[in-house]
Amino acid sequence: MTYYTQAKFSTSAPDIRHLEGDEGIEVAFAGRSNAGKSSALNTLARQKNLARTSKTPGRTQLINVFELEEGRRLIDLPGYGFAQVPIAMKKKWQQALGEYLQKRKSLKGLVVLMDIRHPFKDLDQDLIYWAVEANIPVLALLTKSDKLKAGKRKAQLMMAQEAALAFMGDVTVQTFSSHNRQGLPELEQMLDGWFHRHEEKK
Ligand SMILES: Nc1nc2c(ncn2[C@@H]2O[C@H](COP(=O)(O)OP(=O)(O)OP(=O)(O)O)[C@@H](O)[C@H]2O)c(=O)[nH]1
Ligand SMILES: [Mg+2]
Repeated sequence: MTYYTQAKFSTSAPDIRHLEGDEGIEVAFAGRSNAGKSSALNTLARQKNLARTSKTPGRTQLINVFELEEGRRLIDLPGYGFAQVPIAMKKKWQQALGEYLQKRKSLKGLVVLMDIRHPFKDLDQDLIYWAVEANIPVLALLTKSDKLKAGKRKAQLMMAQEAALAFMGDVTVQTFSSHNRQGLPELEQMLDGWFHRHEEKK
């Protein structure tokens, strides 16, 4: 049992503009389609089907809100960069995402999930720059770390940590696997900080 196991599905919003209740603290999970956002949320919550995962990229179309307790939320954002999405829709989504980062007062942390084999694609970088500009701390999570052997994993982490310096902001890089839970304690530690859980913990 951890704080995050109590996550419960709350609502789905069709658009960031339709998210209600800008009170308390929320942390959003963002990343390219198929990066492992929904899987990471399920791993964090120790629930198999809290967020729906899929082998088909673009599965999460809605913004799903999970409540930890009143005024504490985790947000599963739809993935970006999915090739089959029409360009007009992509533009609309990017604009909405930018607005969300700028205007959402309760957003206190952004987890940007990227496949460890392909970190910091253009859209990931755009997102991180926006977050830094909006003074929102970022955890860049290099997902599917189980796909690489230890040596290669470490090399990718170091390369990504080096690359993250270019954002000149509060950007931390960590590796993570939903398959073997590598990096889960570090993810929880970062979230605990964002949710102001330093004192209450353990
Ligand atoms: N090997 C491995 N595969 C993973 C891991 N996490 C997710 N996957 C796989 O990656 C695929 C996509 O995972 P999702 O969690 O649905 O990805 P998502 O980012 O939510 O995707 P969208 O909702 O489409 O944006 C699924 O087939 C998962 O089983 C991981 O840690 N290791
Ligand atoms: Mg998803």
